Amino acid sequence: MEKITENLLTKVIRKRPANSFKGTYGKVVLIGGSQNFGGAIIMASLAAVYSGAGLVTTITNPTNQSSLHDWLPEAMFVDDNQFDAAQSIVTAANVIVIGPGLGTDQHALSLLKQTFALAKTGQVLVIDGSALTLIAQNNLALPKGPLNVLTPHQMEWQRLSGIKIANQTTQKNREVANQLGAIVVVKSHRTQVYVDNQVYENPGGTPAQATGGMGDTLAGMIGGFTAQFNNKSEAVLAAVYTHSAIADELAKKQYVVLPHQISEALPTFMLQHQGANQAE
Ligand SMILES: NC(=O)C1=CN([C@@H]2O[C@H](COP(=O)(O)OP(=O)(O)OC[C@H]3O[C@@H](n4cnc5c(N)ncnc54)[C@H](O)[C@@H]3O)[C@@H](O)[C@H]2O)[C@@H](O)CC1
Ligand SMILES: Nc1ncnc2c1ncn2[C@@H]1O[C@H](COP(=O)(O)OP(=O)(O)O)[C@@H](O)[C@H]1O
Ligand SMILES: [Mg+2]
Repeated sequence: MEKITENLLTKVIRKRPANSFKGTYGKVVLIGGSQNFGGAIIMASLAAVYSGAGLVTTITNPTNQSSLHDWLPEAMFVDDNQFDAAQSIVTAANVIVIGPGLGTDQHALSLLKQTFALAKTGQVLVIDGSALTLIAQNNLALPKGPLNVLTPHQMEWQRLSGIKIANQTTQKNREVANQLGAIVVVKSHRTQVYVDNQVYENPGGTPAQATGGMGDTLAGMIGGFTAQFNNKSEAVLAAVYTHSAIADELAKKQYVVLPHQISEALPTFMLQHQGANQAE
């Protein structure tokens, strides 16, 4: 098993070319946030915008609209009861993130099924939180077209893979990840990423991160990174590394690190770790 190293960051995070605009940096659509879990999709959206996605649209329960815009005026909003009208936005996205705070009721299941039906080749589909639980509960197949990136914590991975947490060995996890044909980020205090038949361990992370919303933030960051950077596997690995590297830095001075603080630290961290523009 290889470790993700800091060297990867300058390879993935590139200096922005002068001749660019928001369209250069990708469109991300995030779907989630029921009436009770609005914070989850707000945190994910914050992470997508702060990691540099060009255009971000959040499809969520309408009760979350004003909080979303208080936190993040950069995000566009779509009422998740009007999903039909938003189909063209989902189809035009480079990356779709579904699941943070989505919940597991019938409406959530319907949003997930509709998203799976729309997701297509060329898109990245990041599947997190409640969406993973819904897939397990309803035995849903992953869509065939997009690059699927699953971000389960150990219990979500147990539900999805059938492998009990105590038995989640590298070998067993890899077998299921291969069967699913997806990139799988199995989150724990030492997160592992299953990608291209390889397993990478994230060297960082701190118990200061053990607070609700930390995974929602990672899902949004993976959305932002895969929207901007060409090599999608490396973009996922770099997002995982960056998430905990920022937390480790903040934890030197804080007992607990809040998810939104990771997002707020992203622009500075990414500038410090950017590599040269490919053309330079
Ligand atoms: N502010 C918000 O709106 C928040 C909403 N959230 C959303 O709430 C929904 C349910 O997600 P939850 O994860 O809370 O609930 P789940 O029921 O999916 O998972 C929590 C259960 O998994 C167990 N578990 C075992 N190993 C674990 C590990 N390594 N990491 C985490 N849990 C582990 C826990 O003990 C617990 O029993 C998701 O959609 C999530 O996005 C959460 O992110 C919390 C914050
Ligand atoms: N003790 C810990 N050490 C390192 N990382 C941790 C620790 N506890 C939690 N994390 C990280 O925090 C995130 C938690 O994700 P998740 O459980 O999905 O949170 P939520 O759904 O509440 O947003 C993961 O990225 C996990 O690796
Ligand atoms: Mg989660």
